[in-house]
Amino acid sequence: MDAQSLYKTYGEVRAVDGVDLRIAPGEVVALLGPNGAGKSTTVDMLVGLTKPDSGEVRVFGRRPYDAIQHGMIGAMLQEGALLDDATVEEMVGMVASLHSAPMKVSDALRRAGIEDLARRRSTKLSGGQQQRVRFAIAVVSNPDLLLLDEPTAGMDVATRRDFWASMKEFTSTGKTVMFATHYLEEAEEAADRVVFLRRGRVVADGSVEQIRSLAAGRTLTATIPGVDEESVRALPCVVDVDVRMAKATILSSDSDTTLRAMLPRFPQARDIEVVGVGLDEAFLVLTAQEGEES
Ligand SMILES: Nc1ncnc2c1ncn2[C@@H]1O[C@H](COP(=O)(O)OP(=O)(O)OP(=O)(O)O)[C@@H](O)[C@H]1O
Repeated sequence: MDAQSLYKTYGEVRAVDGVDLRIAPGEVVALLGPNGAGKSTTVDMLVGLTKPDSGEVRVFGRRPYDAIQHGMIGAMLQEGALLDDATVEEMVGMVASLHSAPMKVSDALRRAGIEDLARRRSTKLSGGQQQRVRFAIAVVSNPDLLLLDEPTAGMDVATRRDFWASMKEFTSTGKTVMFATHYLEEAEEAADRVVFLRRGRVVADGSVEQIRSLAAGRTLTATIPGVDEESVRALPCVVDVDVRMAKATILSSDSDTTLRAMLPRFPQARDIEVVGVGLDEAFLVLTAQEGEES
């Protein structure tokens, strides 16, 4: 899959601001980013549902619409509508009948872990069950590329685990997958490669190993009477600092090292807390690490 210079603007909002993305066959890629980063808009353009203002998408050498018609792309989009009056089996069967070499409906239901829901009408499904039906619909054409927009939204922890297990079964056959998510853990668990999107741009693109190193990133907070921002910034492994009144919030790529240096330097520090970084801070840590390496 090859996307070149994708741009999409909604009024004043640059939803996607120059995305280039090349995904090789067999790769499993997580598209990670906070709310509003442009993940859905990107996925919608990759499946041909949204027309980019400029730029081009090719999937196995074809335009997205063409690739979908040939059953090469399976997509699971946010809030994809299900037919009210149809049963799960009927809906998945209907999509299968549109394709020339689909998998058996029963196989698609098994992969999605919903064999027992085959005769259930869509209005009687929970949010997590609906997501699994969307997954069955996405895989039934037996596509080479799966594009999934926040596939585990609305699933509980156990369902999420089952979902990623069946995804592994799918990818172990050499299929290509890209999924959008808010969760670093999902990216870590299921992807070979992680593409970070922020404000419509790719700000980092790396292996899961690079992402694992992010786990070392921590936010340290402490009350330090009389402190100034510059002296905190001078501590080792500090990526970012915010000082308000006497409260310092420190983003560190190695909190143990920062803390060891902080205590002798600021013996008056109290109420010290160390927590794992959120997604936004993780971007900063990653970007800072990349800067140090180059
Ligand atoms: N149809 C639309 N009309 C107007 N603005 C839109 C539309 N679709 C998306 N946007 C805006 O474009 C930006 C990117 O949105 P997008 O849904 O692609 O982000 P996202 O990363 O998928 O976010 P989320 O994780 O919340 O789903 C946001 O600021 C959003 O408000």
